[in-house]
Amino acid sequence: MSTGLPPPETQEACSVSLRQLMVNEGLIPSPEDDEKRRIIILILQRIVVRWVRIIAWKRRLPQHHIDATNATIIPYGSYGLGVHGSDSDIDALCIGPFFATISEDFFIDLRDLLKSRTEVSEVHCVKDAKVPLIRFKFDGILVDLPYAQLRLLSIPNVRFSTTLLSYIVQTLNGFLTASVFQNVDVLNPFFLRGIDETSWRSLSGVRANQCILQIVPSVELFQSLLRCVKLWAKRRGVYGNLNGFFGGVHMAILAAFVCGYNPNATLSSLVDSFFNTFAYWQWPTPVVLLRDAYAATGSPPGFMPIQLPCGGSQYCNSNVTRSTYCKIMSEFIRGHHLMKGYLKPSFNWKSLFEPYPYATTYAWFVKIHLSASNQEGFSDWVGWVKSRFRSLLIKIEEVFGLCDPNPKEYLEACEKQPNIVFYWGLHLRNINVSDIESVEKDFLKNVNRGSFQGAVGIIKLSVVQASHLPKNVECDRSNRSKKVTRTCWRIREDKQCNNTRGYSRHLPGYVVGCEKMNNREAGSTDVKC
Ligand SMILES: Nc1ncnc2c1ncn2[C@@H]1O[C@H](COP(=O)(O)OP(=O)(O)OP(=O)(O)O)[C@@H](O)[C@H]1O
Ligand SMILES: [Mg+2]
Ligand SMILES: [Mg+2]
Repeated sequence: MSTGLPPPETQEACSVSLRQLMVNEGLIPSPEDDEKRRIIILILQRIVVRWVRIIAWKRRLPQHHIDATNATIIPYGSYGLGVHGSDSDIDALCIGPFFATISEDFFIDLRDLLKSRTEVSEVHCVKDAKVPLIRFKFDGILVDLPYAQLRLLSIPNVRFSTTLLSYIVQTLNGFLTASVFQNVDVLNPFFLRGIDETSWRSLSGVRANQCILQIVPSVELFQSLLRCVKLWAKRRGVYGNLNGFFGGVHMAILAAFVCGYNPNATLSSLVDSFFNTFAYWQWPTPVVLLRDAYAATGSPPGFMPIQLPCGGSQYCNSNVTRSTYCKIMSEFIRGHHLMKGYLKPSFNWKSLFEPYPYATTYAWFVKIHLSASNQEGFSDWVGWVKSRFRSLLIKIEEVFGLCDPNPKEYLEACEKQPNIVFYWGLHLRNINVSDIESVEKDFLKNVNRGSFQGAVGIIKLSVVQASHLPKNVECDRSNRSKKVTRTCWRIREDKQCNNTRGYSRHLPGYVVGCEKMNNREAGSTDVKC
């Protein structure tokens, strides 16, 4: 009797060709790259141990406490999940003892220690973010280093595991209970009692990773699925939290959700399930990995709420707006339609990952031109401006209707001064070009309102036709200034291009409010918004 399911060998063959595509696209980092990252973590581990011993000495702790004290580094983010690409940053949480404070010891002493290393460059303290961190480049790889302070004296090395084999909690100033534990998890709630709010938030990324890896039936399949859907999101222009799309953490939770419900699936059927699940998802019903945690939460925030699986009732920060909701949904539905034919011999995975055709989709674009007289501090300022993109997007929606904030950044190569240009697609065919003036005024007001303290550049908004789009959508290295910005997501399309990722210096704010959308017609690739 037929089960209605395709034979497993067909699924397998399909998965093999998808894996081949992943290799061809360079999604799997080379062993050299992996080794480099491993060594960076080990060196960081040594640096933070040295740092806390210096601090203990400065605080005049007894010698045996100085000898016993410790700090550790736990990788998280895409690197912690084992899904990083060669252009990914390293997200690494520094966990330190009770006497090493974030304001003074972490942001001053540890920063100076990092700065003194020859491998380290471009050190920035991001203090005003929800998860404050030190951001720097180590041997050319970007590192995000937040800090969590536990009420412990000694936090042994955990390297690539969050499970500790042993560690020591010692009595000090009557603050802690003397005991020796075996096989303890540093994320055990017992040890997290009494920690401050910032440390708790900083730990949430590590806890989320730990939870995801425990939930998924096969870590390998989860990793492959996540790599695939991240490539899809980047190619289709729906990756990047600052522009109102999904970030790595959102994609990881969606992928883990699909894996959890399909324990015996192959990679190709997981991709199919991914699109099938989210093309029909009744947002704003939240995506929740841990049911118990969901039961405890209030009404979920935003258009596409995704709960962080880290205990409590935290949601991922999201900048999704009405426009980006529509774009993401239409891409889910497109993916779902394409995947209907994935077992046919004519199916080619490349169609799923086809770059989004901005120039032929939209007649008009808002051009956002950012420039400064010199490179010094330019990337920081661009990061600041980008952290305000959500407000710009909402204003554009008000004035011009739906907008597609293409996360790609372009370069005006003929200009001498450092610059970055964005082209955001407008849905309207007939527009009043001069309406952009009120949008620009509003945006400038918003950007100037904040607490940015560095050198500011120039923002110019205009509306241009598709024919004005740069022919070569990616950066031309020969024309680029040497110091590239670290302020945005750069989507790799041109293999000739050096894959430099940029980031915002400031984490975006939460979505304010929640607007219910019309139910979409799943049979159509157009979303009615
Ligand atoms: N919007 C957010 N809401 C909640 N946590 C976030 C958010 N953005 C980032 N984080 C936390 O920081 C970690 C690292 O984020 P990052 O932006 O580097 O993405 P990533 O998942 O590592 O993907 P990528 O490979 O693109 O770097 C995430 O895994 C998550 O724990
Ligand atoms: Mg990362
Ligand atoms: Mg990061």
